[in-house]
Formats: sequence, C-alpha cells, structure tokens
Amino acid sequence: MSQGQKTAEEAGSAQAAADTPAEPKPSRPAPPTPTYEGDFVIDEHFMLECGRTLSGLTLHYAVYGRLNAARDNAVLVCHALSGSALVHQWWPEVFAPGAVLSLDHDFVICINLLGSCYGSTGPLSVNPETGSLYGPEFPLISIADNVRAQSRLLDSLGVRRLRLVMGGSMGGMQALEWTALFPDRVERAVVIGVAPLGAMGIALNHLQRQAILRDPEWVEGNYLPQKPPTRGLSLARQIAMLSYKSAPLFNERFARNPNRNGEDPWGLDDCGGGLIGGRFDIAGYLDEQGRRFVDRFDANSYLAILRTMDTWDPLRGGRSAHEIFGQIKARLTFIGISSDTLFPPDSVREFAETIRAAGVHAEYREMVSDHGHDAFLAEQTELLRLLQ
Ligand SMILES: CC(=O)SCCNC(=O)CCNC(=O)[C@H](O)C(C)(C)COP(=O)(O)OP(=O)(O)OC[C@H]1O[C@@H](n2cnc3c(N)ncnc32)[C@H](O)[C@@H]1OP(=O)(O)O
Ligand SMILES: N[C@@H](CCO)C(=O)O
Repeated sequence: MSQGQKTAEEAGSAQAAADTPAEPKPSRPAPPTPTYEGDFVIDEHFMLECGRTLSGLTLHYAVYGRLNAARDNAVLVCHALSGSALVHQWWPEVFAPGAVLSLDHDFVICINLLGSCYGSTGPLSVNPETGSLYGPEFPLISIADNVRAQSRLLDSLGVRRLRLVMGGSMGGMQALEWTALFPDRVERAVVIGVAPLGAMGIALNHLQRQAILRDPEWVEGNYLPQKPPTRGLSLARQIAMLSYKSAPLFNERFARNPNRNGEDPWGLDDCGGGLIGGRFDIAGYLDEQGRRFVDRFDANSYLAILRTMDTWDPLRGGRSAHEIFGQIKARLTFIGISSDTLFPPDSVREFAETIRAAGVHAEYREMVSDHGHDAFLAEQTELLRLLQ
C-alpha cells in the first residue's frame, strides 16, 4: 500500500464520519459593537513634533464596555496602518470568551490614527485655517504626536491609567510609545511584530510611494476626490502585500496555479498570448487585494501613514536607550512573528533586549506562523494563546 493510502477500516470510518451529520459548533457570541463611537476635538493649536501645528485636531474613536468606578479597567487597543477605530471588525477574537479582553470587566478604547481616512484628522480633512482640504500639505505626524493627542482624549474620558495598551505593527509602535511618554499611566503593554523599520521595509515603502507618485491621476496630491490615483494606490498595496505575507504561505495557497478565473498564464491557447499572457493565481490575488484597497483607502492618507511608519525610531537623535526607555514602568511583552519579513522576529527580539538592558521589564515571545507580518490579524486565536 502506498503511503497516504487508507486501509479499508480507515476509509470506512472516514466515510462513516462523512455520513454523520456534523456536530453543531458551539456558538460563539458575536463580537461586541461599540458602546460609543464619535469624535474628540482639540480646539487649540496642537503642536506637532515636526514644528507645525494642527488646529481643530480630531480623533475618531470607539469605546466598548464601561469605565468602572475605580477607573482601573481601561485598555487601549492601537490599530495598524490601514485599520480603523472599530476593533471588533479587525480584531474580533480579542473579545472571545477567555481571550485577553472581557467586556464584563474591561473598558476598551481604540483611536483612529492621525493621517488616516477613517475619521481622524488627515489629508481628507479641511484645514480650518485655509478652508481647503489638507491634501498633500498634510504635515508629518509622528507616533509620539498620535500618543500625545490620544492622552488628551483619555483625559476627557476620565481615564488616568491604562491596565493594558496593546497593538500590532504600527499599533505596537503606539503601545510602546505610550509606556515611554507616559510611564505613570500604563501598567502593561503588548507590542506585536514591530521594531524600527529596517532598510528593506523602508525600501518597500519607497516603492509604494513611487507607485502612487507616478500615477498620472495623483497630480501632486491635488487629485479630485472623484478621480483618485487608483492605479498607483492599488500597486502600492500589492507591493505591501509581499511584505505582509510569506513565501511559504504564497506557495501553499497559490503554488504555480493559473488564476482561479480560468486565465492561462502560459497562453498556449493563442500562440503565447502576446508578451504578457494570462495571470497566475498569485497575480490574480494581488490584483484583487489592490482592488479592495482602493475601495477603502485614500492615497494621500496612505502616504501620510507610510511616512509616520518610516520615521518612527525612538532611538534616533543619538540619545541612549537608557535615556529613552529607562523611565518605563510598565511590564512589556514583545511578540515576534516567525515568518515576518517586514519586522523580522530577530529585530523584534533585539529591540526587546535593548529595552530590557535599559532596566525595563521586557519579555520576548515568538508566534510561530506561516502568515508573515499579517499573522497578528490572520491568526488571532494563536496570537492570543501566547498572551494567556
Ligand atoms: C476599516 C477596515 O476595514 S480595517 C479592517 C480589516 N482590515 C485590516 O485589518 C487590514 C486589511 N486586511 C488584511 O490585511 C487581511 O485581509 C487579513 C490579514 C485581515 C486577512 O488575511 P487573509 O485571511 O490571509 O486573507 P487575504 O487578505 O490574503 O485575502 C484572501 C482573499 O483573497 C481572495 N483571493 C485569493 N486569490 C484570488 C484571486 N486569484 N482572485 C481573486 N481573489 C482571490 C480569496 O478568495 C479571499 O477572499 P475572501 O476575503 O473573500 O475570503
Ligand atoms: N495589513 C495590515 C497590517 C500592516 O501592518 C494593514 O493593512 O493594516
């Protein structure tokens, strides 16, 4: 019998299993919806790290559950590059029974990044000083700017101290920055799949930016809302997908398969199909991801957030790790993802070690996954198991 062939008995029991109606899966409670979703506005000029100011800075946010009388149950969840304040949509499993958060106990807050197109001030907002959209004039926003603005929102909600701040990718940048900027306000932080971006990550972001800038519809960032640079933004997202996934995942999902819509990449039906031919399945997948992204994101917002991501480096400017991180009082957990090529696990571990060497409680754990950088979104149950 060749390897993999079933014995009659095994085949019989497999058939029996197939004939038996499937056990109904235990029903999981649906993820919660926000207790409140709205805007917080800072009326006076908000000074940014780059030296410019934003007036009428708006943070769009969502909260889940209620702040308790002792005000010690607040958790801040920080989203990644293209996420929104609606945690239940992109990280529903954090609310699953037995996972890290429980709305019986926790008051969960999530705040949309500045620069984004999901409600906080960004290139699509009107600059109150000019009456026009910020568009390409939108200033450089740092992670620290986001965190300082977020602290004002938390003040307004009556939240003095966070029992936990957590996030993946750019969410992790914010979580760590919270512990360094407001050491007395954070008890614990979980920083997932992030360290200052390395040269390869900066290179890929450069290509993404070029893709947008070279789209004729970009017109120096002054495109009409009804005529955005979709080709450039789509290509940017496709380039980004290469760094969010992994080669093993792509090989497993797509191999050398022709595109699922029946296109023939070899073009044998029509004597070679010209210079391009049909597409492989991986190409169809990337096209589809680009298509989905242009339906939900703005090109100038994307450029703004890429810049926030590229420029985040707490150690820049020659200050020592001890000066930057030495005052952190929170317990930090760093999580690296084994197949992450954007923020490779070794760089996350080394970053955690640098912070630990500054006298901070900083542990490192590794998530084993083939899903690449996106594992923190795609394999939530496995991620949360690491946090038990
Ligand atoms: C406000 C907001 O919307 S933010 C909310 C959520 N979004 C985010 O957090 C970030 C954006 N999303 C992501 O990064 C990813 O979707 C993740 C990480 C959440 C999930 O990743 P994965 O489960 O690996 O799915 P992935 O993104 O690879 O896409 C698979 C899809 O591509 C489709 N696909 C694959 N190959 C092809 C092809 N050749 N042609 C067309 N479609 C294809 C699959 O059918 C599948 O479709 P489905 O989503 O309808 O099931
Ligand atoms: N794929 C995710 C994570 C990127 O870090 C996003 O688009 O936000």
